[in-house]
Amino acid sequence: MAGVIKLVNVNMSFRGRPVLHDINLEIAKGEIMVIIGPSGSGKSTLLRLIIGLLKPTGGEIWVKGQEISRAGEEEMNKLRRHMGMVFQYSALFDSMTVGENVAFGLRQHTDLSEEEITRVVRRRLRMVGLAGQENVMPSELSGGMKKRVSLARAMAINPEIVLYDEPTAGLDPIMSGTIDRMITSARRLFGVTSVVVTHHMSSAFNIADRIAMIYGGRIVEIGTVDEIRQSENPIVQQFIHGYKSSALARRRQKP
Ligand SMILES: Nc1ncnc2c1ncn2[C@@H]1O[C@H](COP(=O)(O)OP(=O)(O)OP(=O)(O)O)[C@@H](O)[C@H]1O
Repeated sequence: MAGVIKLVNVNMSFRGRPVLHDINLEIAKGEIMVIIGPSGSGKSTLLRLIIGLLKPTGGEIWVKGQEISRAGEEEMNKLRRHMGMVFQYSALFDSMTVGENVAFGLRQHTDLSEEEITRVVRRRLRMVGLAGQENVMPSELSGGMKKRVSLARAMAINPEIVLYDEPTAGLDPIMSGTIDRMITSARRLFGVTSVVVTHHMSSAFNIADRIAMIYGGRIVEIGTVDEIRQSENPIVQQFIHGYKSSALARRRQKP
């Protein structure tokens, strides 16, 4: 089956400064695609392009069979009914309670009754370990708790596609494990397609079907967990181990 998300020769520049170059990427329905790469390599930009918050300077972006790089707001809003995004810095509405934040997409995109909304919100908050926190304001929460509210909000509309920008950053290992399991169970139970940007290699290896590494705005490697682990690309090895292994250094010294 054709990919539910497909990027064809995508380029992105900000004020003439190129950030992404010739990105070609196809993500199948139900796939968990993890994006890794150093800070500033263009990972968040890629997610923002897929959800249509940014328009590419070149190329095509297909989501659920629709080319979105030239789509209008109305078409994008229809598509976003099927997409959730967990932003890097949570991006909660500070003037709304936790419950109102989680209910936001349901009020915008569905005609559920208030009673049903209350039920979904309660269930989603329980899922992220924040049962009963409906009436708390975001300013009263820690960074990790805000992240979990953001996750509950993204999941509330039962999206077909969820984009996660560093969902486990700032969380303790137990909560990180919970989030990882939520991502995999959303796929197992509902066939959700996920694109996950992460700096946590253990999390990437746990959840990914495939991993794409972005470096300097290009995809320098893409493959299954095993393929990435065994990649001979020194940039990949250096990144996943966090240091230049002496073996690679020796190999490079050979004539
Ligand atoms: N709206 C914008 N306007 C101008 N430059 C931007 C904008 N958004 C991102 N950039 C630049 O694009 C580059 C890539 O940024 P991006 O946030 O995509 O990287 P990243 O890989 O997600 O980094 P990190 O891991 O630190 O979150 C950076 O140099 C950044 O300064």
